[in-house]
Amino acid sequence: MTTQHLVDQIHKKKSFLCIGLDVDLDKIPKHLLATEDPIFEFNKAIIDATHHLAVAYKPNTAFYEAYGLKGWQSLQKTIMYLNEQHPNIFTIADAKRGDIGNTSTMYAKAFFEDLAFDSVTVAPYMGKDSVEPFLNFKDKHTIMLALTSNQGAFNFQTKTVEGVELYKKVLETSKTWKNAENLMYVVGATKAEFLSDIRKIIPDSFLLVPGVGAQGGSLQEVCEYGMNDQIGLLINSSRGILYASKGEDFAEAAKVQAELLQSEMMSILLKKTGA
Ligand SMILES: O=c1ccn([C@@H]2O[C@H](COP(=O)(O)O)[C@@H](O)[C@H]2O)c(=O)[nH]1
Repeated sequence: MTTQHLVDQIHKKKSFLCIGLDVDLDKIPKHLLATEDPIFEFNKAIIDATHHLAVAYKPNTAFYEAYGLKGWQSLQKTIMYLNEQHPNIFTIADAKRGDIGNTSTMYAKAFFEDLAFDSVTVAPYMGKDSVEPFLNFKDKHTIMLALTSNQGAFNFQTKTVEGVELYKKVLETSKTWKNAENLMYVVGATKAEFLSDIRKIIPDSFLLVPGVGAQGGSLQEVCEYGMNDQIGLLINSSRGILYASKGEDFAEAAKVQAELLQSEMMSILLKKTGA
């Protein structure tokens, strides 16, 4: 999917909501455990109930890898379902990959060609040659960790290296890489106070922003400091939507939570664009 297509979807749906599909078998309703593929059945019900409210879905691959081959098959069925039923929805494999060049090329093929995701998250720690193989894929997006939502972000990302905070160096340097127009960045909602500085370095890039809901980040603050002319934000919520109810009404309860976020987004968009 092109960036323009994503922007068009945001305006059409009046939403920049990304729903995280982090399926934990200990948290899903018990009646689903009797089905052939509980993870897929859960995802399908969530997608069916919320697809009109979201522009993106983000399965975190850890939640599938943890269940071995069966989990990977559930991931494959989920992405196929999204691509076939909802081709206008942006898909993110939250896999946080990155390795030496030839290995990164294989990761990129796995997520962009075999699974046909629109984007994948990568870690910047191994540098340019570990990220560029992902950037070679046309109309695919590489979402690089910049300033993460967790407390550990302060261990390295905000430390000063050669006079600049490391996360700023990551942003500045990555802008010079080949096909850098295919880059997006992860910035945690819990780090909203850093967004003005981040926007000075990457005014036009899309940001994937996890950390609202369960981690306590504020949607209003993220929008105030992080929104650009193209909106430029995908706000993720996973647990806050998926596990709103543990009962048979889980999909309806997820829809209610997604509606709350989408209606807040709609008012923010209305204020910004007047449309
Ligand atoms: O900085 C980061 C990067 C990734 N994540 C991931 O996003 C979701 C957040 O889930 P919630 O349940 O809404 O807290 C999850 O998959 C994380 O691994 C992040 O939280 N922060």
